[in-house]
Amino acid sequence: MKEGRALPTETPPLIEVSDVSVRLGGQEVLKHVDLNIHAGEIVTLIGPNGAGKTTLLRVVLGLLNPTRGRVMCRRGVTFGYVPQRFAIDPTLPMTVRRFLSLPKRRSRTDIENALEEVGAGYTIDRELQALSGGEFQRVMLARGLLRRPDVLVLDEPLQGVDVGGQIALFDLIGRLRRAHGFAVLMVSHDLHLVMSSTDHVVCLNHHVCCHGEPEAVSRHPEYRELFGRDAGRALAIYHHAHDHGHDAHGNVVPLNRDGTPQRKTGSERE
Ligand SMILES: Nc1ncnc2c1ncn2[C@@H]1O[C@H](COP(=O)(O)OP(=O)(O)OP(=O)(O)O)[C@@H](O)[C@H]1O
Repeated sequence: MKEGRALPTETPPLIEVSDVSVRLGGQEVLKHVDLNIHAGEIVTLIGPNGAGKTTLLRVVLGLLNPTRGRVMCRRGVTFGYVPQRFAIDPTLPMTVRRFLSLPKRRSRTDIENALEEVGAGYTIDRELQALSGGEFQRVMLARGLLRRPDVLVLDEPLQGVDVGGQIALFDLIGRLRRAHGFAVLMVSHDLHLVMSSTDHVVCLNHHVCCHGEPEAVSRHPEYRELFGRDAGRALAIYHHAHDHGHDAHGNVVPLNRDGTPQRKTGSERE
Protein backbone atom coordinates (compact mmCIF):
# COMPACT_ATOMS: atom_id res chain seq x y z
CA MET A 1 0.00 0.00 0.00
CA LYS A 2 2.89 2.33 0.68
CA GLU A 3 3.85 4.02 -2.53
CA GLY A 4 7.46 4.88 -1.80
CA ARG A 5 7.29 8.18 -3.62
CA ALA A 6 9.63 11.02 -2.75
CA LEU A 7 8.14 13.46 -0.29
CA PRO A 8 7.53 16.90 -1.76
CA THR A 9 9.61 18.53 0.97
CA GLU A 10 11.45 20.80 -1.48
CA THR A 11 8.30 22.89 -1.96
CA PRO A 12 7.10 25.21 0.80
CA PRO A 13 4.56 23.52 3.08
CA LEU A 14 0.81 24.14 2.83
CA ILE A 15 0.65 24.28 6.62
CA GLU A 16 3.45 25.20 8.97
CA VAL A 17 2.94 24.71 12.71
CA SER A 18 5.74 26.42 14.64
CA ASP A 19 6.49 26.03 18.31
CA VAL A 20 2.83 25.58 19.26
CA SER A 21 1.87 25.13 22.89
CA VAL A 22 -1.70 24.81 24.18
CA ARG A 23 -2.91 25.00 27.76
CA LEU A 24 -6.40 23.66 28.55
CA GLY A 25 -8.00 23.39 31.99
CA GLY A 26 -4.67 24.12 33.69
CA GLN A 27 -2.90 21.35 31.78
CA GLU A 28 -0.24 21.86 29.10
CA VAL A 29 -1.75 19.67 26.38
CA LEU A 30 0.73 20.61 23.64
CA LYS A 31 4.32 21.70 24.20
CA HIS A 32 6.50 23.30 21.52
CA VAL A 33 5.01 21.35 18.63
CA ASP A 34 6.34 21.80 15.10
CA LEU A 35 4.63 20.20 12.12
CA ASN A 36 4.74 20.77 8.37
CA ILE A 37 2.18 19.46 5.90
CA HIS A 38 3.08 19.50 2.22
CA ALA A 39 0.70 19.25 -0.72
CA GLY A 40 -0.30 15.68 -1.48
CA GLU A 41 1.34 13.95 1.49
CA ILE A 42 -0.30 11.77 4.12
CA VAL A 43 0.74 12.77 7.64
CA THR A 44 -0.50 10.62 10.51
CA LEU A 45 -0.49 11.51 14.19
CA ILE A 46 -0.11 8.60 16.56
CA GLY A 47 0.11 8.66 20.34
CA PRO A 48 -1.62 7.44 23.50
CA ASN A 49 -5.07 8.59 24.64
CA GLY A 50 -5.02 12.16 25.84
CA ALA A 51 -1.72 12.91 24.06
CA GLY A 52 -3.15 16.02 22.39
CA LYS A 53 -3.78 14.65 18.87
CA THR A 54 -7.29 16.05 18.47
CA THR A 55 -6.15 19.28 20.06
CA LEU A 56 -3.41 19.61 17.44
CA LEU A 57 -5.93 18.97 14.63
CA ARG A 58 -8.16 21.69 16.07
CA VAL A 59 -5.24 24.12 16.18
CA VAL A 60 -4.36 23.34 12.53
CA LEU A 61 -8.00 23.86 11.53
CA GLY A 62 -8.09 27.23 13.28
CA LEU A 63 -10.79 26.04 15.73
CA LEU A 64 -8.52 26.58 18.72
CA ASN A 65 -5.96 29.31 19.28
CA PRO A 66 -2.59 28.16 20.58
CA THR A 67 -1.36 29.64 23.84
CA ARG A 68 2.00 30.11 22.17
CA GLY A 69 3.46 29.66 18.70
CA ARG A 70 1.70 30.01 15.36
CA VAL A 71 0.13 28.18 12.44
CA MET A 72 0.80 29.48 8.94
CA CYS A 73 -1.47 28.29 6.13
CA ARG A 74 -0.79 28.94 2.47
CA ARG A 75 -3.26 31.53 1.19
CA GLY A 76 -6.62 30.06 0.17
CA VAL A 77 -6.08 26.62 1.69
CA THR A 78 -9.38 24.78 2.23
CA PHE A 79 -9.95 21.96 4.70
CA GLY A 80 -12.29 19.00 4.74
CA TYR A 81 -12.76 17.78 8.31
CA VAL A 82 -14.02 14.44 9.52
CA PRO A 83 -14.20 14.82 13.31
CA GLN A 84 -13.81 12.02 15.84
CA ARG A 85 -17.30 12.52 17.20
CA PHE A 86 -20.32 13.79 15.41
CA ALA A 87 -23.37 14.47 17.53
CA ILE A 88 -26.58 13.62 15.70
CA ASP A 89 -29.91 13.86 17.44
CA PRO A 90 -31.24 10.27 17.23
CA THR A 91 -34.84 11.52 17.25
CA LEU A 92 -34.23 13.66 14.16
CA PRO A 93 -34.80 11.71 10.95
CA MET A 94 -32.28 12.72 8.32
CA THR A 95 -31.30 11.11 5.04
CA VAL A 96 -27.70 10.97 3.86
CA ARG A 97 -28.58 13.35 1.03
CA ARG A 98 -29.97 15.95 3.42
CA PHE A 99 -27.02 15.52 5.80
CA LEU A 100 -24.60 16.20 2.93
CA SER A 101 -26.55 19.34 2.02
CA LEU A 102 -25.84 20.89 5.40
CA PRO A 103 -24.71 23.48 6.18
CA LYS A 104 -24.22 24.35 2.49
CA ARG A 105 -26.76 23.24 -0.09
CA ARG A 106 -25.32 20.80 -2.67
CA SER A 107 -26.81 19.49 -5.88
CA ARG A 108 -27.97 15.88 -5.99
CA THR A 109 -25.37 15.24 -8.72
CA ASP A 110 -22.50 16.54 -6.56
CA ILE A 111 -23.71 14.43 -3.65
CA GLU A 112 -24.11 11.35 -5.86
CA ASN A 113 -20.62 11.81 -7.28
CA ALA A 114 -19.02 12.22 -3.84
CA LEU A 115 -20.84 9.16 -2.50
CA GLU A 116 -19.90 7.11 -5.59
CA GLU A 117 -16.26 8.06 -5.05
CA VAL A 118 -16.29 6.60 -1.57
CA GLY A 119 -18.25 3.50 -2.63
CA ALA A 120 -21.43 4.54 -0.81
CA GLY A 121 -23.65 5.71 -3.69
CA TYR A 122 -26.40 3.33 -2.57
CA THR A 123 -26.81 5.13 0.78
CA ILE A 124 -28.02 8.46 -0.65
CA ASP A 125 -31.67 8.06 0.36
CA ARG A 126 -31.05 6.07 3.54
CA GLU A 127 -31.56 7.37 7.04
CA LEU A 128 -28.30 8.37 8.68
CA GLN A 129 -29.21 6.44 11.82
CA ALA A 130 -29.57 3.22 9.83
CA LEU A 131 -26.00 3.23 8.47
CA SER A 132 -23.36 0.80 9.69
CA GLY A 133 -20.17 2.20 11.25
CA GLY A 134 -18.24 1.66 8.00
CA GLU A 135 -20.97 3.24 5.86
CA PHE A 136 -21.13 6.24 8.17
CA GLN A 137 -17.37 6.79 7.93
CA ARG A 138 -17.61 6.70 4.12
CA VAL A 139 -20.45 9.22 4.19
CA MET A 140 -18.28 11.43 6.40
CA LEU A 141 -15.45 11.10 3.87
CA ALA A 142 -17.86 12.14 1.10
CA ARG A 143 -18.79 15.15 3.23
CA GLY A 144 -15.09 16.08 3.40
CA LEU A 145 -14.70 15.64 -0.40
CA LEU A 146 -17.63 17.95 -1.13
CA ARG A 147 -15.57 20.83 0.22
CA ARG A 148 -12.91 20.17 -2.46
CA PRO A 149 -10.19 20.35 0.18
CA ASP A 150 -6.49 21.00 -0.14
CA VAL A 151 -6.10 19.21 3.18
CA LEU A 152 -8.41 16.43 4.36
CA VAL A 153 -8.31 16.18 8.16
CA LEU A 154 -9.47 12.85 9.57
CA ASP A 155 -9.74 12.19 13.29
CA GLU A 156 -9.69 8.42 13.75
CA PRO A 157 -11.47 7.52 10.50
CA LEU A 158 -11.35 3.80 11.32
CA GLN A 159 -13.57 3.91 14.40
CA GLY A 160 -16.57 1.63 14.16
CA VAL A 161 -15.10 -0.16 11.14
CA ASP A 162 -14.25 -3.89 11.17
CA VAL A 163 -10.72 -5.09 10.35
CA GLY A 164 -11.37 -5.87 6.66
CA GLY A 165 -13.20 -2.58 6.31
CA GLN A 166 -10.28 -0.71 7.87
CA ILE A 167 -7.86 -1.87 5.18
CA ALA A 168 -10.38 -0.98 2.47
CA LEU A 169 -10.93 2.46 4.01
CA PHE A 170 -7.19 3.20 4.22
CA ASP A 171 -6.82 2.09 0.59
CA LEU A 172 -9.70 4.38 -0.33
CA ILE A 173 -8.09 7.35 1.44
CA GLY A 174 -4.86 6.68 -0.51
CA ARG A 175 -6.77 6.47 -3.82
CA LEU A 176 -8.69 9.68 -3.12
CA ARG A 177 -5.45 11.44 -2.27
CA ARG A 178 -3.96 10.34 -5.62
CA ALA A 179 -7.09 11.29 -7.59
CA HIS A 180 -7.52 14.73 -5.99
CA GLY A 181 -3.96 15.57 -4.96
CA PHE A 182 -4.96 16.80 -1.51
CA ALA A 183 -2.87 16.33 1.59
CA VAL A 184 -4.21 14.17 4.41
CA LEU A 185 -3.67 14.90 8.09
CA MET A 186 -5.08 12.11 10.22
CA VAL A 187 -5.11 10.58 13.66
CA SER A 188 -5.06 6.82 13.83
CA HIS A 189 -4.48 4.19 16.49
CA ASP A 190 -3.93 1.33 14.05
CA LEU A 191 -0.16 1.07 13.91
CA HIS A 192 -0.08 -1.62 11.20
CA LEU A 193 -2.15 0.43 8.80
CA VAL A 194 -0.44 3.70 9.69
CA MET A 195 2.99 2.25 9.18
CA SER A 196 2.10 0.84 5.77
CA SER A 197 0.02 3.68 4.34
CA THR A 198 1.57 6.92 5.51
CA ASP A 199 4.29 9.17 4.13
CA HIS A 200 5.09 10.82 7.41
CA VAL A 201 4.34 9.70 10.98
CA VAL A 202 4.32 12.06 13.95
CA CYS A 203 4.48 10.39 17.32
CA LEU A 204 2.87 12.78 19.79
CA ASN A 205 2.74 12.65 23.56
CA HIS A 206 2.08 16.34 24.35
CA HIS A 207 5.38 17.03 22.60
CA VAL A 208 6.64 15.51 19.35
CA CYS A 209 8.50 12.40 20.53
CA CYS A 210 9.77 11.59 17.06
CA HIS A 211 8.65 11.96 13.47
CA GLY A 212 9.65 10.88 10.02
CA GLU A 213 9.03 8.07 7.57
CA PRO A 214 7.33 5.06 9.21
CA GLU A 215 10.57 3.04 9.05
CA ALA A 216 12.50 5.64 11.04
CA VAL A 217 9.73 6.19 13.57
CA SER A 218 9.24 2.47 14.23
CA ARG A 219 12.90 2.23 15.26
CA HIS A 220 12.82 5.24 17.54
CA PRO A 221 13.27 4.50 21.27
CA GLU A 222 10.43 6.86 22.34
CA TYR A 223 8.04 5.19 19.88
CA ARG A 224 8.97 1.76 21.27
CA GLU A 225 8.59 3.00 24.81
CA LEU A 226 5.12 4.38 24.10
CA PHE A 227 3.78 1.46 22.11
CA GLY A 228 5.90 -1.42 23.39
CA ARG A 229 8.80 -3.21 21.71
CA ASP A 230 6.41 -5.32 19.63
CA ALA A 231 5.20 -2.15 17.96
CA GLY A 232 8.37 -2.37 15.88
CA ARG A 233 6.70 -5.35 14.20
CA ALA A 234 3.97 -3.08 12.89
CA LEU A 235 6.16 -2.66 9.83
CA ALA A 236 7.25 -6.25 9.62
CA ILE A 237 4.44 -7.65 7.49
CA TYR A 238 5.08 -5.03 4.85
CA HIS A 239 8.84 -5.09 5.26
CA HIS A 240 11.09 -5.82 2.31
CA ALA A 241 14.88 -6.21 2.12
CA HIS A 242 16.47 -2.87 2.84
CA ASP A 243 20.19 -2.12 2.72
CA HIS A 244 19.77 1.30 4.26
CA GLY A 245 17.77 3.11 6.91
CA HIS A 246 16.18 6.52 7.17
CA ASP A 247 16.68 9.14 9.80
CA ALA A 248 13.70 10.98 11.27
CA HIS A 249 13.77 13.42 8.35
CA GLY A 250 13.48 10.62 5.83
CA ASN A 251 17.11 10.88 4.68
CA VAL A 252 18.78 7.64 3.59
CA VAL A 253 21.52 6.61 6.05
CA PRO A 254 23.62 3.43 6.46
CA LEU A 255 22.54 0.86 9.04
CA ASN A 256 24.42 -0.18 12.17
CA ARG A 257 25.00 -3.90 12.70
CA ASP A 258 21.87 -4.08 14.85
CA GLY A 259 19.81 -2.61 12.00
CA THR A 260 19.40 0.87 13.47
CA PRO A 261 20.17 3.92 11.31
CA GLN A 262 23.74 5.18 11.88
CA ARG A 263 23.07 8.85 12.09
CA LYS A 264 21.44 10.27 15.20
CA THR A 265 18.25 12.16 14.38
CA GLY A 266 17.92 15.78 15.28
CA SER A 267 14.14 15.72 15.41
CA GLU A 268 13.50 14.80 19.03
CA ARG A 269 11.86 17.51 21.05
CA GLU A 270 11.51 17.92 24.73
N1 LIG B 1 -11.69 21.99 26.25
C1 LIG B 1 -10.90 21.34 27.09
N2 LIG B 1 -10.74 21.73 28.36
C2 LIG B 1 -9.93 21.09 29.23
N3 LIG B 1 -9.19 20.02 28.88
C3 LIG B 1 -9.30 19.57 27.62
C4 LIG B 1 -10.15 20.19 26.65
N4 LIG B 1 -10.04 19.54 25.47
C5 LIG B 1 -9.16 18.54 25.69
N5 LIG B 1 -8.72 18.56 26.97
C6 LIG B 1 -7.75 17.62 27.56
O1 LIG B 1 -6.57 17.67 26.79
C7 LIG B 1 -5.96 16.38 26.72
C8 LIG B 1 -5.74 16.00 25.27
O2 LIG B 1 -6.99 15.77 24.64
P1 LIG B 1 -7.07 15.31 23.12
O3 LIG B 1 -8.52 15.06 22.82
O4 LIG B 1 -6.36 16.29 22.27
O5 LIG B 1 -6.24 13.95 23.16
P2 LIG B 1 -6.12 12.80 22.05
O6 LIG B 1 -4.67 12.50 21.90
O7 LIG B 1 -6.87 13.18 20.82
O8 LIG B 1 -6.84 11.60 22.83
P3 LIG B 1 -7.65 10.30 22.27
O9 LIG B 1 -6.66 9.39 21.61
O10 LIG B 1 -8.18 9.71 23.55
O11 LIG B 1 -8.75 10.79 21.37
C9 LIG B 1 -6.90 15.44 27.48
O12 LIG B 1 -6.39 15.27 28.78
C10 LIG B 1 -8.22 16.19 27.51
O13 LIG B 1 -8.99 15.83 28.63
